[in-house]
Amino acid sequence: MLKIRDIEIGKGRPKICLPITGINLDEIKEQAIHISKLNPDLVEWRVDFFESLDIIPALEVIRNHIGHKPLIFTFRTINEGGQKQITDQEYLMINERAMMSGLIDLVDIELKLPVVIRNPLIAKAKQQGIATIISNHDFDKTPAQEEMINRLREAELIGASIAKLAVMPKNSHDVLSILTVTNKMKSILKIPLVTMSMGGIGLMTRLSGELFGSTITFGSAGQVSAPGQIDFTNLSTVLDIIHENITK
Ligand SMILES: O=C1C[C@@](O)(C(=O)O)C[C@@H](O)[C@@H]1O
Repeated sequence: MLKIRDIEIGKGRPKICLPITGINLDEIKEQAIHISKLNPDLVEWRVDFFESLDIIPALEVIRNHIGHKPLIFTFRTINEGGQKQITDQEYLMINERAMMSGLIDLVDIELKLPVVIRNPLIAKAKQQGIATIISNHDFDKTPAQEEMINRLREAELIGASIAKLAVMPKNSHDVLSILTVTNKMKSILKIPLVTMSMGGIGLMTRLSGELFGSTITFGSAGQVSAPGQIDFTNLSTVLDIIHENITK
């Protein structure tokens, strides 16, 4: 279990995270207000949707509106399904700035980044007391189980607070495959796991985390940051139904 502010990740119902995907300060503010009314467990700012790299004013707007809620800072690179191409130096700079700002609680760092960028950022997050989500995304396929296991193990090995894997299914076997990996790794890894199979076919992986071991699920507050996310209210209702029955 990992406690971020008041949120216990890895205990009970999977925690719902809603992404902010605004392209400018006005949109970001509007979404932050809307999301804060919905009251999810966590908020993610997807920085790659933002038209600028001047991140501090946007972080201040978000923090002003979400109050005490845990905030994830995520610049998703174009290689892993993100919106915008930036240089390694820019990636390093904005992540360091965010970590020094005192405005974020977690940072998403991709496993497959060049090691010279990735490892110093992990070290910096540790130094600043910011939790790291080491993530990996495959928008084309669901890799072999052994490969998925290796990626999750590697995330833990290099210092992740949370290991995350998002993959794309082609059929129901692929969905079973990531659920099998999740179910196995939940008792092998010492850190919380977050996994999802994207798109419509993968939807059940976003709902069934309490049984199989995925501790955070991403929903939508009107706009999606990845295929397959469903509306916050429906997601919350399904998670509640599962939670109430699973503990009977
Ligand atoms: O990595 C993830 C998970 C995600 O890709 C999803 O499939 O819900 C959505 C992203 O915003 C987040 O950073």
